[in-house]
Amino acid sequence: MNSKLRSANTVLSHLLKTLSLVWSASGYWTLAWIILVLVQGLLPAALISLTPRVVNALVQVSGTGISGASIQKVLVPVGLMAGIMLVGELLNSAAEWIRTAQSELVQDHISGLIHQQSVAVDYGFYEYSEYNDKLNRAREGASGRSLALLESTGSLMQNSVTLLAMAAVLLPYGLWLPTILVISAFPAFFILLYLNKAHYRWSQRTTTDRRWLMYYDYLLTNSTMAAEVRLFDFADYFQSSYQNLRRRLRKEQLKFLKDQTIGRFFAAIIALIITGIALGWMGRQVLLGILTLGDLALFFQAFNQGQNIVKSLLGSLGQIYRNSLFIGNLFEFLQIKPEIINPPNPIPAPSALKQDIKFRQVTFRYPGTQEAVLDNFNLTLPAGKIVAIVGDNGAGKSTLIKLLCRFYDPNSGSIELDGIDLRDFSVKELRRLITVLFQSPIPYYTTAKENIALGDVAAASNQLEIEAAAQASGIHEKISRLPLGYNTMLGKLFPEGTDLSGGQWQRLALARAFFRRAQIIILDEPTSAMDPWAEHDWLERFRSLASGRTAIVITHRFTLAMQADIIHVMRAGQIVESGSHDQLLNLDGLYAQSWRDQMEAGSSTTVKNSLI
Ligand SMILES: Nc1ncnc2c1ncn2[C@@H]1O[C@H](COP(=O)(O)OP(=O)(O)OP(=O)(O)O)[C@@H](O)[C@H]1O
Repeated sequence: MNSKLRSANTVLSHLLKTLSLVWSASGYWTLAWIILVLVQGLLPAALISLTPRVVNALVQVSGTGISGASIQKVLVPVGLMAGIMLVGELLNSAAEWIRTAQSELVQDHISGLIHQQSVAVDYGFYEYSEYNDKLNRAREGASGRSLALLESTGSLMQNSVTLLAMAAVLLPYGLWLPTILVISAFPAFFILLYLNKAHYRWSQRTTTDRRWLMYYDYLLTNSTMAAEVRLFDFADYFQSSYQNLRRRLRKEQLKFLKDQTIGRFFAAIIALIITGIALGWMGRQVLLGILTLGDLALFFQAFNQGQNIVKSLLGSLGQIYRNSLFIGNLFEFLQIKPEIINPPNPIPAPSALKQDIKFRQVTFRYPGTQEAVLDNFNLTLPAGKIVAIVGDNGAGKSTLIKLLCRFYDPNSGSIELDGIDLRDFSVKELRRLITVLFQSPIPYYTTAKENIALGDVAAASNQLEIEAAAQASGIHEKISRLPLGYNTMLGKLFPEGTDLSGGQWQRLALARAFFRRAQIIILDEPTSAMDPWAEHDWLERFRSLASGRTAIVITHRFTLAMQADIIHVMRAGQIVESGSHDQLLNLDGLYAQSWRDQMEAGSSTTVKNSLI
C-alpha cells in the first residue's frame, strides 16, 4: 500500500514538474491549450443533449408532410447541432496549431536544459557508464515524453469534463448507469497500468544495450572509423553484433506488444458484455413505454461514447503513469549536482603566478576504483619555468593535469597556486588561468579562424592575436595557403571543408591553446604527430612564447624533454628523479638509462618504451 502511495506521489510530482517545465517553455500557449481542452470537453455532451430534441421532433413531424412549420421544428435543433459541430472542427484545427507551437517551444527548452546540465556536471561523470546511461535516458525522447505527458493530461482533463457532462445527461435515467459506465473500463485500466510498468522496467534495464546499438552504429557509419573499418574488415563483425542485439530487443518489445493486445482484447470483451446488459435494460424500458425513442437514441449515444471516453480517460491515466516514469529520468539527470563547486567566498585568482604550483601530500583514486593513482604525492613546479614530466604509460601524468584543472579533487592533500588551495578559487577563474593542449586534440569542423578563437571566445575578433598564435604553433603558413585563408572551413563534415593532416590539426590545437594567453600552459604530448624537424622549429617558438609563464610539458620524447628547465621522471604515481637534462644524465639513473637506450636505438623520438 505504502509503495503504491509513493508511486502515485512520484507520478504526481513528475506531472507537476512537467507542467511547470511546459509552462516556463510556453506560458501563453499552455494557457490557450487549457482553455481549448476544457471547451472541447463540453462539446460531446452538448451534442448528445440535443439528440432527444432532434429525434422527438422527427417523430412528431414524420408523416405530416413537408411544410414550413414541420421543417422549422426540426431545423432549430439540427442547426444547433451543426453549429456545435462546426465549433468542434474549428477547435480541433486550433488545437493542432497550438500543439505544434507548444511542442517546438518545449523541445527547444528541454534541449537547452539538457545541454546546460551536460556542461554543468563534473567532467568525471563522463568517464562512467552509469552517467552515460543517465544522460542517454534523459535524452531518449525527453521532449517527446513531456509532450506525451502533456497530451495525456490534456486528454484526461478533456475526457473528465466530457464524462461529467455525460453523467449529468445520464443521471435522470438512474445513478447506476453512469456508475456501471465507469466500472466497465476498469479492467482495461489495470491491464494497461501493469503493462506500462513492465515496459518501463524493461526500458531501464536495456539502456546500456541501446547505447551499445548507438556505438555499433557509430563504428559503422562515422567518418573517423571509415579507414579502419575497411582495412581491418571488421564491418561484418560489428554489423552482426548490432543485428543480434537488435533481434533480442525487438523480440522482447514485440512480446510486450502481444501481451498488450491480448490484455486489451479481454478488457474490451468485458466492456462489451456490460454495454449489452445496459442496452437490454433500456430496450425493455422502451418496450414497456416508459422511455421515448429520443431517450433511447440519447442513451445509446451517451453510453456508447461514454464508454469510449472512460476507456480513453483511464488510458490517459495509464499514459500519464508511464510517461511520468520516463520523464523521471530527465528530472533525475537534471538533478545531478556537480561536486566540483565554487567555495562560498572565492579568493580572486592571481593575475600572474609568482611562486609556484605545489602538489602537497596528494592522494587520489578515481571514483569507483580501489587503487590510488597518486599516493602522498609531492611536487613543486616553479613559476615562470618550463617543466617536463616524463614517465611510462599509466604513471599518472595526465591525472596530474586533471587534478590541476579541477576536473577532480584529491581524496586528501592539496594542490596550491602561490600557496592558495585550488579549491579556494572560483572554478571558472581557476580554469581561466590554465590552457591545455590535450593528448588527442579535437578537430572542430568550423573555420580555421574559429578553431583558434575557441581558445578564448571573448577575444574571438582579435585577428592579429589569432595569427600570432598560429605563427607560434607553426600553422600560419598552411592556413595562409588555404583557399579562403583563415576563413576556410576545416574538416569534411560540412560543404567546402578542407581537411588537415594529423600534425596540422595538432598545430592548430596548439594555436588554440596559445591564443588563450593563460598563465599556466600545459601541453600533453604536444608534438606527438609532428616530425622531428617540425618539432625542433616549434620548440624555438615555444620557448619565447612561454617566457614569463609557467609551462608543464608531458612528453615521451627526450628531444622535447631535454629543452625544459627541470625534468621530473614519474613512475607509478611518484616522482623518482628530478633535475635538468645534464643533471639527470650525471645521476645515471632511470632517465640516463632511457636516454642511452634511445640514442643507441638511433631514434631520438620516444622515451615511452625505454622507461618501462
Ligand atoms: N577515469 C579513470 N578511471 C579509473 N582509472 C583511471 C582513469 N583514468 C586513468 N586511470 C588510471 O590511472 C592511472 C594513471 O593514468 P594516466 O592517464 O594519468 O597515466 P599517464 O601517465 O598519463 O599515461 P600515458 O603516458 O599512457 O598517457 C592508470 O593506471 C589508468 O588506468
